[in-house]
Amino acid sequence: MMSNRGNNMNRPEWLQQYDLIGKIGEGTYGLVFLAKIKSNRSKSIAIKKFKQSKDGDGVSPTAIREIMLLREISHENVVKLVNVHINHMDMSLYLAFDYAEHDLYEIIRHHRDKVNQAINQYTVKSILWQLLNGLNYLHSNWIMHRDLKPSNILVMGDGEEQGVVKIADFGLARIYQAPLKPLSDNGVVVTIWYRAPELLLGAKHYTSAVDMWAVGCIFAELLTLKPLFQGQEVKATPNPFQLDQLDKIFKVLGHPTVDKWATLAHLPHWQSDHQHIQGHKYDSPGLYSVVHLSPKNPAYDLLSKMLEYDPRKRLTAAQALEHEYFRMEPLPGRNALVPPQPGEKIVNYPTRPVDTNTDFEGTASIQPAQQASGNQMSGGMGGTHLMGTRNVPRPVHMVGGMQRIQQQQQQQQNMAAYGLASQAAAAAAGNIPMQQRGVAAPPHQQQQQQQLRRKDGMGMPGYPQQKSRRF
Ligand SMILES: Nc1ncnc2c1ncn2[C@@H]1O[C@H](COP(=O)(O)OP(=O)(O)OP(=O)(O)O)[C@@H](O)[C@H]1O
Repeated sequence: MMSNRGNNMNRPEWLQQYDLIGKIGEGTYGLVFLAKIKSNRSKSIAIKKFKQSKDGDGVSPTAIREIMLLREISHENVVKLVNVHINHMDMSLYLAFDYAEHDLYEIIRHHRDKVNQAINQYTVKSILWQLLNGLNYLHSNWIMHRDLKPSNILVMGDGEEQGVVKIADFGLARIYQAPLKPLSDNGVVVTIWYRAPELLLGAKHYTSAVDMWAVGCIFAELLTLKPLFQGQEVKATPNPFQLDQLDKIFKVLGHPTVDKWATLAHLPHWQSDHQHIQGHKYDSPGLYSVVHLSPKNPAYDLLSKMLEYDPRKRLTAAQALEHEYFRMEPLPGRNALVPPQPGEKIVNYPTRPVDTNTDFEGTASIQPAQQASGNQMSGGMGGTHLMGTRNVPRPVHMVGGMQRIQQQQQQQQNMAAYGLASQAAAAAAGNIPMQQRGVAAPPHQQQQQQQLRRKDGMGMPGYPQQKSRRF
């Protein structure tokens, strides 16, 4: 174990609450580590360390406001940000999340490369339903993900939450942008395969529909075990025109037209690239032939509505949750990994490999940050200047006042439509600040909730109404 390496006295105080086990991954903006909480060894945490950008600019006030907003987010299908640590010496940032043993990238890879077998229908449907449920919550709270892809859709391993899907990395795009820029020299590829056509065509203003496009791509990948649109990325900064990615999309879905997508004509790359984008005419083989589904299949109907070119016509997460696909057998469930039908084969997915030789770089030389010291899991940052974010002006894509209240009312209606007993729905009713929504139910209520879940055989409240009991 790495926690005893180096001089513990030189370590920042906040780090001493964890046993650092090792590195589990590397993304565009930094490294991800597995750690255990010393006071509760059964609790695993994923600590994301953000590398410093080459300019050495630290965490901006904007980024900090964004992070504080993320700390208020609480939903079963969204990974919980349990703590935030800042090393005040160099303003490097560490975000501690609940740990999930699996992610869709590894699950898909396992089926494709190891067992050579499709993912069973129950698992695909349960993953998709929970993904949409988490996304509906985020969108209802004016948070766009903007970088949804299989590796940041997590699935919980053994334990009470086994098989529960959690969206990770939401909202981080804004933190990265200002001022933690992606590092061009860390060799990590930024995938463009899940990027919506309006973004690829240079839209400056875009909506949560970009996430629904990504969900469509992920749904198709769960069905076929192959990325739907595998374009070659053009590497240049900033925001190069990703022609090959559009080419891959048009080859499957056909050429978009102004008839079907009115605002297409205003998009920068549509206007500027006559030869390749407007000029080239694509024949569409039909999405159904690529995903091997009959056009009459409800799964196909749902998928094609998520992959609608015009973002205004694309299905929203709330609409998708209501789709017929989720009302047909097999019904989606809370434990996506274990089909409730007896006799169904259960796939044992491998646990994450942990590189126990990699420590937080430079951590040993970090001085304890006064404000950050003594952090508790519930207390968070400790830096007084970071608190009280409810009064902070909302970032551009987050609205305030009446619009927000209307949105919350809408959200409440949507959630009620699914019988969602989520904290968010309850909070929306009384316009309770999100921080309070995150407070877990008292133990006796939790017990009652668990009993209820066991009784209905399905798991969490909020899952589609059971027509037939599973057991
Ligand atoms: N809370 C978590 N629990 C367990 N593993 C996680 C957690 N969050 C992220 N990971 C894993 O760590 C790895 C790196 O994640 P990270 O989000 O940094 O990069 P990425 O999603 O692969 O790429 P990018 O940074 O470009 O989005 C991935 O395999 C991801 O599944």
